[in-house]
Amino acid sequence: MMGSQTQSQLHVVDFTDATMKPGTDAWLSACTLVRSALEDNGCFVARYDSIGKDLCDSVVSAIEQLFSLPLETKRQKTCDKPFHGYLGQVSWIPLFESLGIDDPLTLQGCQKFTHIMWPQGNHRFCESINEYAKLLAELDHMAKRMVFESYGVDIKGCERMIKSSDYLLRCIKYRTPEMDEKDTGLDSHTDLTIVSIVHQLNHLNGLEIKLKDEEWIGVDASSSLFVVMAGDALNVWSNGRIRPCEHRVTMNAKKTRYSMGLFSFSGDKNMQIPDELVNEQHPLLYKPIFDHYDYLRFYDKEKIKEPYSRIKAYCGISALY
Ligand SMILES: O=C(O)CCC(=O)C(=O)O
Ligand SMILES: [Fe+2]
Repeated sequence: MMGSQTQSQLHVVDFTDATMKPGTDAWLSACTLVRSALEDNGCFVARYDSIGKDLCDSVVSAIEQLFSLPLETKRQKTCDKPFHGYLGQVSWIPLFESLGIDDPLTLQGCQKFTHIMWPQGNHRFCESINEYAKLLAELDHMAKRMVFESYGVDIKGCERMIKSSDYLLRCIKYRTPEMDEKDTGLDSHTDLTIVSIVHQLNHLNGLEIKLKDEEWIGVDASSSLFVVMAGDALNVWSNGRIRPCEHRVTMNAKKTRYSMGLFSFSGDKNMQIPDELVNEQHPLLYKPIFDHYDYLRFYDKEKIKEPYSRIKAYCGISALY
């Protein structure tokens, strides 16, 4: 639970407080907390109860149904973007399997994916996934507003970032390891996203975060706890101030584990580092214009694992001053 050993070192931001609206003291102190959490560890835990248990339960059954489809069905191409499709049957992470739903915030996006998986239709899948993704996106938007506000960056830039973002809902399954298998669900990595929100959907722990002091800690699973993580693109946007969150999954559960990730990418080819984030103490670290899909293709080609080396190799500049 909340105060347990494992999680106590992560910052927890409470979004269940209905009085926490922009401009209030509660909002301002949450902004400060979000900024230090992202600068320290690249993530925070959001307590957020808008999704509710019933919707969670419907999403769990929707996802079980999805993964029980034949492999040839799951492997179909659903989208042209890099890293948006089926991932699984990978020799070094044999427990992991995942499907991405592109544009899940619109009903059309969900319908398109549903139709490819179930040509005969699956209304319940489509509706519950769309509902779930939209609620997750509200958390994504609030978190981004808090980031902009905490740095004093013009909030119009945040509206632009949100409007021009592409969203991907990743549905993830981990089977239990067999006797001779390791418990690695997913190796240590940072996401290539702007922000990723991870939900341990069927209440099974496994997600671990690397803190700034290099210590790994587990995050407790609950229907109302979400991990908001900075991806590589937010590190670039923040001119290096926000750490991209290093995380991994250890499959310690005795049952199949399902998790969901709402990933955001900049659909605008020209994501810019705000002027407010560049000054004498923080000289420009990266080329100021970032093309997110080009970065994904770069990663696909170069496969550089270490996040800072990867970001620097893609868009780093040597000190200008
Ligand atoms: O399953 C999880 O808890 C995390 C998944 C993850 O890190 C990813 O898909 O990038
Ligand atoms: Fe990840």
